Amino acid sequence: MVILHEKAPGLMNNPIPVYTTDEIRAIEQLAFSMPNPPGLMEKAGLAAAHIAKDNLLVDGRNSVLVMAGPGNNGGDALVAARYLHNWGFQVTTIFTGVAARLSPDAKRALESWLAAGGHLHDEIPADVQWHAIVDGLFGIGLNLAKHPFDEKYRQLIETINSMQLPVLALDIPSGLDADTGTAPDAVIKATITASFIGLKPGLLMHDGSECTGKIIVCNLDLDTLSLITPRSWLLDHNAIHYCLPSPRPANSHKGGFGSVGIIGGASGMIGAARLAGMAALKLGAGRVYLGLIAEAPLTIDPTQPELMLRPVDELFELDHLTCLVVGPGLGQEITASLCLEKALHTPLPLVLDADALNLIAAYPELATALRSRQTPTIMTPHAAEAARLLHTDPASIQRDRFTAAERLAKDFNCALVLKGAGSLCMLTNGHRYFNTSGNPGLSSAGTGDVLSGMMGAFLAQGLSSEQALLLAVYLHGSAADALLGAWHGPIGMTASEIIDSARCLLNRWVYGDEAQTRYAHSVSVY
Ligand SMILES: NC(=O)C1=CN([C@@H]2O[C@H](COP(=O)(O)OP(=O)(O)OC[C@H]3O[C@@H](n4cnc5c(N)ncnc54)[C@H](OP(=O)(O)O)[C@@H]3O)[C@@H](O)[C@H]2O)[C@@H](O)CC1
Ligand SMILES: Nc1ncnc2c1ncn2[C@@H]1O[C@H](COP(=O)(O)OP(=O)(O)O)[C@@H](O)[C@H]1O
Ligand SMILES: [K+]
Repeated sequence: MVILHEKAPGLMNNPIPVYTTDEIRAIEQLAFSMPNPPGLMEKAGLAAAHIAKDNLLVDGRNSVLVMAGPGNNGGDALVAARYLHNWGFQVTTIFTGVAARLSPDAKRALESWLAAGGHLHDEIPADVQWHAIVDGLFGIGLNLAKHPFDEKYRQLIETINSMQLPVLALDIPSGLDADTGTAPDAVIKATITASFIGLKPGLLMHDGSECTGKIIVCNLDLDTLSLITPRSWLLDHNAIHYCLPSPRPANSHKGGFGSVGIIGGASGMIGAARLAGMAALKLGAGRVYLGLIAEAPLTIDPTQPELMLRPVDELFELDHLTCLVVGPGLGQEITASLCLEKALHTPLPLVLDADALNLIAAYPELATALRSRQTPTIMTPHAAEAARLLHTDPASIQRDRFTAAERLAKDFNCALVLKGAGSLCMLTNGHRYFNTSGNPGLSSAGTGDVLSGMMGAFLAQGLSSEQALLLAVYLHGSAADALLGAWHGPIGMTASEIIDSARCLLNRWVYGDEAQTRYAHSVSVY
């Protein structure tokens, strides 16, 4: 996913806000109540026309099919059609609405289109070829719960997709829900999405990741940050800047980088704890202890001897642990739940993953212990674990990941990442971050264990739970993206490879080009 900003210099190097439909509507109201209200539809249509001209209608491609729907998204399309027509392109416009029911802005757009010499068609003409399509059927006003698509819209969308032409979606690909990213029926597969005013959550998660193409944010000259305080942000390189650990002082020792305890590794699942341990080690923890549930644990890990393997009870006797990661390969036997209970009662920051979450879902007393913790906890559920915690099914979680993440954070008094394509991070202050990194190479066993180990490493190095959460989620996905870039995936990418790739990236991010020279002694004799 590539996200570009048009004319938004103020946002560079700062986190990029993401707005729900309600927030976009609130911004719109505030803009309309300004002394000289900006003509937002005119600006949206003009921005869209520029994007079509500069990206799709190039190299002699000069004809465009514009789809204008029944609402203001259709109004934007009619404005874009007018500009493209005035600039000399051949424009065919399909209008699916009823003129008498248009908003005043959209009505004006329609009249201006007709006054400029444009025509309106009811259906896509059969005998014409185009070079590109502008999709202005539906934007944030699509309401499939209220009225599902009738056959006309389903067929229009399927026809557009089957034409194999580049498509510019206005605001959001038609058929996609702007808040949840779900597309329960037909949905436009866009090449570019011009997202007006700001990013929408639905563009960034669930089906959204499949159908937006490149996203270009057009802020329509609005300084949105001065109008409302956003609660949602894009998790990209801008956002993790303040989460990076500082360069290490030359005069450092392992005690300065914390000690992670990892509790998991029941019989048959030792690998999960081991992966979390290796991730904690290679992302910079000073010491890593594995407290294994398995009855006859190994005493040493021959391929990673730096990991200190202990029977799980001994882990609780260590007095210098900085944080605990509970869950990788934990299982759900009685020893596992007793260990989890002990962990929940320690004053250490916790990362809870996998079976730790399943146990909390199953035993109300563990959930109560979690809710009453005074030190930070991070949870890392995927949709199925989230469903168990909220006593629902994974499909319901996926239908509204946003609400699910919010409920989990509130119900369990935790920061969390709801994992999956477009991972969603919830902080305890109510702020949400939409991850932009990662790819299907991560869909293999063990990558979640690596993520929890990375969080442990960052907590151990002194980052706050929020910083550890955001940095780990973004870095984990970026590590997979770097592997993909080198053809080590997406097919066959392994969790162990993510660890090494993440280590490489983290060092580059923290040190830039300076790592090799920073600690070199420069002594000369004069
Ligand atoms: N907000 C702003 O500041 C700005 C907004 N702008 C633009 O406006 C867009 C939002 O416009 P919008 O509110 O008119 O909604 P829109 O997406 O056109 O759809 C509503 C229409 O679709 C209909 N409809 C819905 N579901 C349907 C279904 N399943 N099947 C059939 N019909 C269905 C619905 O009918 P109703 O539910 O009213 O019966 C109504 O007629 C926004 O995305 C952006 O592009 C820009 O101009 C810049 C400033
Ligand atoms: N298609 C995908 N795109 C981006 N990230 C993904 C995708 N599939 C999986 N992931 C990420 O991979 C990790 C998988 O975690 P999890 O399901 O707990 O795996 P495991 O339990 O096998 O370790 C999560 O961080 C998730 O967000
Ligand atoms: K659209």
